[in-house]
Amino acid sequence: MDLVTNLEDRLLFAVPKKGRLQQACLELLAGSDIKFHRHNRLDIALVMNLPLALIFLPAADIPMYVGEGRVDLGITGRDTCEEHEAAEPPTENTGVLEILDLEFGACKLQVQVPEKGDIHTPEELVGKNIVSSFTKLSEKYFRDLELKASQQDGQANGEGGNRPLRTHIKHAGGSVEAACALGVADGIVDLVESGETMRAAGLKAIATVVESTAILISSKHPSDPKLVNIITNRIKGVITAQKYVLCTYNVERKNLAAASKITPGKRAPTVQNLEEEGWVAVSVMVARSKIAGVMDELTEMGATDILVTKLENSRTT
Ligand SMILES: Nc1ncnc2c1ncn2[C@@H]1O[C@H](COP(=O)(O)OP(=O)(O)OP(=O)(O)O)[C@@H](O)[C@H]1O
Ligand SMILES: O=P(O)(O)OC[C@H]1O[C@H](OP(=O)(O)OP(=O)(O)O)[C@H](O)[C@@H]1O
Repeated sequence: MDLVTNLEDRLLFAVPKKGRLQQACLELLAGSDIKFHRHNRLDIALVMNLPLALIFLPAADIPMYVGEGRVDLGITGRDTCEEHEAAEPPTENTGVLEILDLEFGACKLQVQVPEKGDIHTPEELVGKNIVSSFTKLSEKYFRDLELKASQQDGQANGEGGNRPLRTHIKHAGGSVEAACALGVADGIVDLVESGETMRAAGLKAIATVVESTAILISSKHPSDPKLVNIITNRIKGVITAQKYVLCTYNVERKNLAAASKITPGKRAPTVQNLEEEGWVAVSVMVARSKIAGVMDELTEMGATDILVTKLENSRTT
């Protein structure tokens, strides 16, 4: 089958081909009923039930393809989009649009220095050596600091400003945390999630350049905006379903107002009369992260038969 010819008339959707974002992406696609079969070693998969093709690409390259309008939709980290934008400033027709925060893959791009060293602020790194995989964002970050430093020097000397000191930004493709110990860098700009890698390397964070999560992005002029909308709504539905559970319980009608305070729902609880006089059944969405406390409170105020059900999918406002 000639896959490339088959891409015509299909919306192209880039997803990470490996790495930390991939599994959650595949789960989102499955939850959104986007059905595909990926042939071994092939980075293109035709979707069987929608005019859509998935393109599996490195997360860091996705903003480039989407930004240039070669691919219509993509999932990647906000960090990679900002790095791309720092390299290729968006124009009227190029650059990516963030359409949805997917609420996974949270991490921070941080300036880090040796914990036991004598540098404590990012300003002290101006003019020194920095290593990062995010060279464009690092350059932008330090150019701003250089400018501020030169203006302050100028003011102190009663002049218009000195020529800024240049911070040297060098690229490393991985294991960036090794750069200080190996004497290549005075500081690094690297991703921090749990902080374990940073601490193990004897480093500490002194500033945050970007806060990142996985995002759904689109090009400025996608080939099928209606389908972009359908996919966005499906993905939104899956995210909401992951965040909420459905809680049902029975409660005496006289306690309904108190129960509704504990479980107000997204809009309002659904209340139905029970066959037993004076009792009602309530069903309501509750944030998954709060459900244990909510069940404790409901039990305490006399609610019975409290059941919690996982949501498969949702469409809510
Ligand atoms: N602890 C983390 N370290 C790196 N990236 C993370 C982390 N947590 C979340 N991410 C997100 O995952 C994205 C992809 O990173 P990941 O390292 O998995 O990609 P990759 O394609 O395997 O790249 P590489 O081959 O350079 O490691 C990052 O850009 C970032 O948005
Ligand atoms: O805060 P943590 O939870 O420890 O995660 C952060 C680390 O993970 C990433 O590296 P990765 O494992 O992708 O390997 P790499 O150094 O080869 O990029 C990142 O570059 C940090 O080194």
